[in-house]
Order: sequence, then C-alpha cells, then structure tokens
Amino acid sequence: MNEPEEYVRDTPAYEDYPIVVEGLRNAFGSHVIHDNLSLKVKRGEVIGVVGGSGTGKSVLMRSIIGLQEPTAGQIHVLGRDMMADHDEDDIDIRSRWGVLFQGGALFSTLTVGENVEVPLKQFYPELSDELRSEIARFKVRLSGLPEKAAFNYPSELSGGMRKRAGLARALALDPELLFLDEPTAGLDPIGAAAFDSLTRELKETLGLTVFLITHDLDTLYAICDRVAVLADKQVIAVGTIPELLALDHPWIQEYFNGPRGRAALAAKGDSELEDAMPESDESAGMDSAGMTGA
Ligand SMILES: Nc1ncnc2c1ncn2[C@@H]1O[C@H](COP(=O)(O)OP(=O)(O)OP(=O)(O)O)[C@@H](O)[C@H]1O
Repeated sequence: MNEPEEYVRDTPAYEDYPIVVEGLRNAFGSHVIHDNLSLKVKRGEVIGVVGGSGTGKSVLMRSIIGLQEPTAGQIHVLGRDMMADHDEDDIDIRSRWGVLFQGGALFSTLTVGENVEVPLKQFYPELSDELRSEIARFKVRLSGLPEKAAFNYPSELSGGMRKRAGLARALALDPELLFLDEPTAGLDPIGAAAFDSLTRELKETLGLTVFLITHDLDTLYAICDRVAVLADKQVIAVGTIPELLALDHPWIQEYFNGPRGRAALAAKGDSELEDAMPESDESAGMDSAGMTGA
C-alpha cells in the first residue's frame, strides 16, 4: 500500500499530526490546481488556510475528507490512508470529523434539529428517536443557539444562526476534527467575532483540531494557532502570524501587510505582533520555502 510507516494509526507521529498531506496533485482536465502540495496539521491546533480566490482551498479540504479524488499524492487522516481502497473502516473514519461547508449546506425541508439528527441516524441507527432528538437539541445549544431553534426550518433563521445550525450538525458525532469552510463569510463583524469566539471555545473544551478556510483576517488573528498559505499550486508557507510576517513572499506581504491586514492587527491590539510587523517597504529575511511543511 506504500504507506509511510510513521503516519499509520497508533504511532506517535499520527498522534501528533492527525492530517498529513504529501505530494498532492489535483487537476481538472488540463487545469492543475495543486502540484506537489504538502501540509501537516498538528493535533489540537486551529490551522487557518488562506490564499487567493481559486487557489484550491476548498479542493484541498474536499481531498482531505475524501470528496475529491486527487491525481497523485498521499493523504493520511487520523492514521488512515485516504487514497487506499475504501473498506468498512471508512464509515468509522467519517464519523470522526465534522464539516461546516460554505453556506451551511443544511437540508431546507428539515428542521434544524432534524438536520443535526441526519448524521446520528446514519452512523448510530440503533439510537432511539427520543435519545437522538435529545442529542440534537444539546448540539444546538452547544452551538450557541436557543434550544427552540431546533424546531425552526433553516429559512426561518438569520445567516449567522444558519451557520451555527451547520456547526451543530458538524458536531453531531463528537468529532475529533472540525473542518470549517469560510465560516464567517457573510456575517456582520459582531456576528463573525462571536462565531470566532465560539470556535475557539469549542476547540478548547472539546479538544478539537480545526482546519479553517478563511479570507477573514480578523479570524486569523483571533483564533488561529498557525496559518497555511496556498499559492502557486502549493502550500508555500505554514507558521504563526509573526513567522509569516517575517517572510518576503509578495502575496504574504500584500495580504498581512496591506491596509486590511494592518487594520485587523490594530483591532487585535497585540503589541508583540505589531512589533513583528515589518515596515511596509521593508523586505524581511526568511525564505518562504524554508517554512513549508513546518
Ligand atoms: N469539480 C470541479 N470541476 C472543475 N473545476 C473545479 C471543480 N472544483 C473546483 N474547481 C476549480 O478549482 C479551482 C479551485 O477551486 P476552490 O473552490 O478550491 O478555490 P478556493 O481557493 O476555495 O476559492 P475561493 O476562495 O474563491 O472559495 C477553481 O478554479 C475552481 O473553478
């Protein structure tokens, strides 16, 4: 099966890195999205994934959770080789992560509670209706919604509430990994900040590892332990924000050191980070390639 020994389940490296992507290639016809892309996600971290529009952030997430079959490369999730032939264990592995897709992807004909019950029914068909409904209502509350929202249809909720409903469904099975695709897109700044706090709080209390695709600089500063930057078909750098600020890659400088980046930093009010920020016309020393795969 050509599996790198160190990432097989129950080994220390698998414990440290629940998501390991190596040499990934994705292409749609002649359109190459990823070429030799590698990324290791540490257990217990919130990793932010950023990059220009169309750089393949969502395709990367879909590859990791098995919704997109890559052309080449290796992906290990929780010690499982995602490129290997599917077997019965795949049912088990899919119950160990939760996903909040862009837009929430809720079933419009089901109530919020029924939406949360969908994965419970799929993976635990033996649960009684009563217990399943009770678990769903608990997840709704855990996501910061009033319990009565469980009885609403998605169309009856605000955009922010729908995101929380999607989060409740992502948490239905007590996952170890949480994938969030642009969770604060479309939310007002107060709603976005509240969602960020909730994500951080859930990560701390539930011990989650969070893979977070975002364009939201405030979110990066507020809750991400490290940030992975997609450009040129690869992850060109991974690190803390101060580490990324020290790189002289033009996209990274433009992103973090441009007007919106500086505004987000000022809003964060972190003097240590501000000290790490180079002057806008200064090019700092570290080579971006050196950071890749950290
Ligand atoms: N199923 C598909 N068939 C063909 N092309 C696709 C498919 N899915 C994605 N693509 C293309 O792959 C590229 C990367 O898409 P992806 O949605 O991952 O970008 P992204 O970085 O998440 O962008 P954004 O920030 O705008 O959401 C885009 O050019 C997109 O058109």
